[in-house]
Amino acid sequence: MTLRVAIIGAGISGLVSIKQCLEAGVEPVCFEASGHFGGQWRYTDPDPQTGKVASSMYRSVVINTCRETMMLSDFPMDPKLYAMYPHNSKVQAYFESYADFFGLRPHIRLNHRVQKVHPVEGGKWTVEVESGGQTTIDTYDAVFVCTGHHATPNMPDWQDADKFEGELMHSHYYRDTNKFQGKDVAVVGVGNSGADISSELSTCTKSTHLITRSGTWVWPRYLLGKPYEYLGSRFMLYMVPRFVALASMKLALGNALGAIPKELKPEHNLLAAHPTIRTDLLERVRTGTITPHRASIKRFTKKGIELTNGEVVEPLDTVVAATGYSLSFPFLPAGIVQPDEDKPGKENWANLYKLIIPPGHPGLYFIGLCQALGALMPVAEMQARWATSVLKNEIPLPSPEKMHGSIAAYQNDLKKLYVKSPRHTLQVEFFPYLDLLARDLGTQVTFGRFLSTFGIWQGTKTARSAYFGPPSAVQYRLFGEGSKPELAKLVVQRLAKKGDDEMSAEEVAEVEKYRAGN
Ligand SMILES: NC(=O)C1=CN([C@@H]2O[C@H](COP(=O)(O)OP(=O)(O)OC[C@H]3O[C@@H](n4cnc5c(N)ncnc54)[C@H](OP(=O)(O)O)[C@@H]3O)[C@@H](O)[C@H]2O)C=CC1
Repeated sequence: MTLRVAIIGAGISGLVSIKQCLEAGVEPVCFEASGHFGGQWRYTDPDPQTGKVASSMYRSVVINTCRETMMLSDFPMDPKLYAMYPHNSKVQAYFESYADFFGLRPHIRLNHRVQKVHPVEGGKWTVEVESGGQTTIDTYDAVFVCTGHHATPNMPDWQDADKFEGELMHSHYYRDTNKFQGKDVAVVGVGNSGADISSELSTCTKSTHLITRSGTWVWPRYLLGKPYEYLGSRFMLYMVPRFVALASMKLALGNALGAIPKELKPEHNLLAAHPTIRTDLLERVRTGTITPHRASIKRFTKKGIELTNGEVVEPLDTVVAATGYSLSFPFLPAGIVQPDEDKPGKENWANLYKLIIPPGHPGLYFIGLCQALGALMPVAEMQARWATSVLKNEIPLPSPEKMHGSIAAYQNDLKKLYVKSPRHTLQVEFFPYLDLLARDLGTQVTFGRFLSTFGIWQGTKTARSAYFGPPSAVQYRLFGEGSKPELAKLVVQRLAKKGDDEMSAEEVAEVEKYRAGN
């Protein structure tokens, strides 16, 4: 009997899950609460009545992971259609063409909100769904949770916030600069939201203040003439000692951007915190259009804020809390993802084996619940490949005890590698994490496989491209289960050549070969 999977959410994690289910001969039913697919990447204006917004996307967002790193493994982004760092509307356009190419739309039920998910006997799950005022309940062999972790704003409980006469808003609700022209604004937090929003506001406000308690390393999108991701090649990662790689990156950053202003200068090492990518942030500070402050908010005043370093920032019309997001799975029984969710400081830890499976709850999978150094899309795609293989018993799982051990080891590593913060509880590095899953799937990259698959000349050429070229998920279509070796070889070689070459006619023909059903 065909296995049936309920997929919750039709963002990119949901889309890749539908595709993987179809390829694995599993029947997917994808529920999407909003009237559109694309998840966070689909820009929406606020609801005129409620002011609610479906995604955190502001109008100007340009993705901060390059085309080569964000594209899915068997659907190359054509440089003729997509800039190296595409605008959010183009990212959404890519998702739509992916959905059309692989025939995913018929499997998505829009305006269907999952209310409850419950385990039942035999390892199955019931899913209660509301749509148009009607509630239906159905049973599935498995559930893929694809709702991500950037939907529930983390709004700190600041002292005297209620006394502030201006507006306090979370970056989740920020759309564009319109209502901020000529105003005095403070942005709190210097993650990618804070960096983007403060930089663009500073072009039109009377004053823009940027408040940060930890500072940050700032990356430009291009470094040494190439997208910064090229520094994350297999060669740099696996063949250059980490301290040498970090020192060269710092040197390259220093040469490109100069010294970081003292208010933003972090105490942590490069890559010990999620990177902030914004080419003009430091320039906005150096030209005086952003005033940085190294402090936390002590309390709000009627007219502004008092900081922990004694500064008082007044007057302010608006404070934008670009303070990130919290995990939330209101449709799941408590304790599945976060057994210690009531304990302070445990908020964002997810007890998931390989960041996918909650031990002791067979049939439940989380796709895209991670924070990738690199792009999330291919990571979610690999998780979906791995999860469907587990579902079909092609990958054996360890006992729940062993899974708990593996989760503890991963979380201990995170504590050693990253600054202790709710921001760094789901962190993965692109190649190491994808290689981990690829080893289970049998799709890992090894030098011997290049030679045995493509022969000495093409094998060596492709291996060189894979090791020195940009990080790209297309490498996981070179060998093993689900491989598309001719397509993958052409793409890997093209990306390593220049990065902005057009797709060759051969490449286009190879893609067409894989159109769903052909
Ligand atoms: N162009 C793009 O592609 C964009 C991508 N994104 C992505 O979206 C995700 C979310 O990013 P973002 O919204 O920036 O959230 P992040 O969690 O990455 O950053 C939150 C920031 O808020 C600070 N902060 C949190 N709590 C407090 C507090 N109580 N007081 C003061 N400061 C606080 C953090 O500081 P500290 O470090 O000290 O904890 C940090 O600087 C990330 O994956 C990001 O990469 C976001 C925007 C644009």
